[in-house]
Amino acid sequence: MIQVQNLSVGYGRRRVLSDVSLSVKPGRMTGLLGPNGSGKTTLMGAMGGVLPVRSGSVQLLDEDGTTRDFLSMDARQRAQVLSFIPQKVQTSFPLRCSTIVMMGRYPHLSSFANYSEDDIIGARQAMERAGIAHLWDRSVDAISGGELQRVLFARALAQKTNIMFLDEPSASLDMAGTVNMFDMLREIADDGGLVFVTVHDLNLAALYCDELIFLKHGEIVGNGRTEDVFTEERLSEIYETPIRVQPHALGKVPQAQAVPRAFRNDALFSGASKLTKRCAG
Ligand SMILES: Nc1ncnc2c1ncn2[C@@H]1O[C@H](COP(=O)(O)OP(=O)(O)OP(=O)(O)O)[C@@H](O)[C@H]1O
Repeated sequence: MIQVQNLSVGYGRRRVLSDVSLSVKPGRMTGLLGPNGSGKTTLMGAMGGVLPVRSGSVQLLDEDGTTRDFLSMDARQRAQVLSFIPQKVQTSFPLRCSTIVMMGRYPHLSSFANYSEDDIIGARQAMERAGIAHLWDRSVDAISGGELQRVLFARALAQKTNIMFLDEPSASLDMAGTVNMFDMLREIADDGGLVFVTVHDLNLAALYCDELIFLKHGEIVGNGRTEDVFTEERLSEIYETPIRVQPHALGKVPQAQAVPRAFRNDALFSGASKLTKRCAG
């Protein structure tokens, strides 16, 4: 389990997160949601050790009861337990896609060792699982945005860690690509892995995530099991727009629907709670 306590993070003089505390558990898929600029990328980056924190702690509680300070681990140690798919990547060299995926094996190599046959096989399998085996020799600066997201996902799969952080991993994926990726993430969580993912698509989050954490203005405004926190009232308040919630056609999973202005009845609607009553009625 990862436990975050009183985390404060900012950029320059600007504080973005103040005293944020939360825990993310193994065997679960946890979604991090919230409006644009609410601090999701900042929180995930700070928890993943790629952004400096001002105060607070991020601890890794192992099953055997040992506690490790996540933030004081060096990058290599951290990469042995955590794979991180960032929202943005900068590639200054035209590396081959397979080279990027092989980087996932790097934290597991002993000093001065080269990649083994098993590492190469692992990278090939990861690219196959991510549906990009055909990109093995392609240069990373000559692929599409969605293909790049799959390459980064394959790198995370090749890394074979029990913890995965993903920041908007499906932003450039088509529907089939999104479902494939989230099905795989679900399997990883069902096998005991810890999956922590930021996502703007509320319905995707509700379909796949066991737990949801909502951020707004750098504070947690919702945290709990999906069925408990994914309500019309809460979503409408967080996003400051009326949102209806109904079960998915395939089952009981809640799904959100935006309400365009043309469909709002001003006489009846003047806030989230009235919308909720009207929807219920
Ligand atoms: N490098 C930076 N320097 C200064 N301010 C930043 C920087 N990166 C982000 N911010 C600010 O920090 C706040 C939180 O940004 P963050 O990217 O964490 O939000 P987010 O919830 O991930 O947003 P989005 O949903 O739009 O991706 C925003 O107000 C943003 O403008």
